[in-house]
Amino acid sequence: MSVYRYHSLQFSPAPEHRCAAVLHSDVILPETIHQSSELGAGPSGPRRSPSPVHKAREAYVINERLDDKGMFARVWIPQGGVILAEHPALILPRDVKLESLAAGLEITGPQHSNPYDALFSRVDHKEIFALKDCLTKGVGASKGIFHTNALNIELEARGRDMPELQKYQALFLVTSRCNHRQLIVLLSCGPNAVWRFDPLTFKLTLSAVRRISPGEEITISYINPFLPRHLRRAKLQSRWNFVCHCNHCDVPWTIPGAVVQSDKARQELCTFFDDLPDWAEWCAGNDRRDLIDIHLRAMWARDREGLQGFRGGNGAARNVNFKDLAYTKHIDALVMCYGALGDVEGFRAWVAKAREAKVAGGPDSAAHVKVLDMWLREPRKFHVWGWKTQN
Ligand SMILES: C[S@@+](CC[C@H](N)C(=O)[O-])C[C@H]1O[C@@H](n2cnc3c(N)ncnc32)[C@H](O)[C@@H]1O
Repeated sequence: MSVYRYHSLQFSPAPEHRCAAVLHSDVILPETIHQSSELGAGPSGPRRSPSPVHKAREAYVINERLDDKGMFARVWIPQGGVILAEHPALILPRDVKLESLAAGLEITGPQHSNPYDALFSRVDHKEIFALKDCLTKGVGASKGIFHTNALNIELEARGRDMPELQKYQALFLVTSRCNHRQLIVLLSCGPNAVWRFDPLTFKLTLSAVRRISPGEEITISYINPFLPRHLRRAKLQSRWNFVCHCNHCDVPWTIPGAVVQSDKARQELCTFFDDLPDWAEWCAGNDRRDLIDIHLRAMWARDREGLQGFRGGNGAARNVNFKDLAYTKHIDALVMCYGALGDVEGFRAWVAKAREAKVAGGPDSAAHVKVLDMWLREPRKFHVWGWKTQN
């Protein structure tokens, strides 16, 4: 177990963004993780141009929800809009008991009877001890807090030929306040937000997968939402101690077959992008399935199941390193299809939707938006314009 070591990451320039981590020795870490403008040092920090996370800082508020805390929207958040971006406060290897590593950890400073306390004490965030602990049904015990709130992430490690991914769990102080289900509208095994972690910037981004209205609770899925209902419920109950009563789980028994139908739809969506007809084959006329109809049906199914954010396939629920949300993949595919058909009206309609999604995603997409604007003005400049009609 000596391969594990204690790592303290010092974020720059804001020292309050410290992160304690127990990492495999081959994990590739940036020496210093610079604050991006989105996570800047606040009002006294360097002047920045407005960023989506400036808006996002006002986009949510953490409020009590009965005796639980939850994250609520303060403003309209567009589909694809960034709600927040944050660095982790604590990272531990997944599937390994921290207690069994304690002897190998080089933890300096005051001694603690359990390694979770030792790591928590290095984080320097008061908020960490105020997080929910569902193991002891309260607040304050470090192991329970980690168990309740940690999210699964992957970090790159040096492999023989190329970087491999190592599995970790990470604690994020703000995103931890997201519940699995809204109190009033009862949506959640179809959540309205999805998070992704980028190991290169060491940053989690929380984005809206549907338009979120002011006052609406912002929810994320705690489990793989493609699982059938009985497994989703069992996992939520065993790890987080609650029974999910969301509208996708509490389907009235008066609707025969509804659960079977929902489970089947989720299973199909999970493998959707793996089983898709090849676009070039479709263009060449070798695959006669209607690619446009296939995407439209999947989008309807996603809306029905509330799975607009999850791509499925390898890494189904994690969305860990996926840059695009599922619904934007469909939109991009429909742009390609209508462009290949040389259908000006259909093409412009889907390019406009793609543009909306990119704009909502923030200024990183500025170059992409420029290209989309050009296609809106001059569809024939699309690189594969009319390809299908030539076959
Ligand atoms: C990551 S925390 C979420 C924030 C938490 N409500 C708080 O006060 O900090 C996870 C805990 O929130 C509660 N929770 C989240 N979603 C829930 C739901 N759909 N039904 C009941 N409890 C839920 C459970 O106690 C769960 O263990």
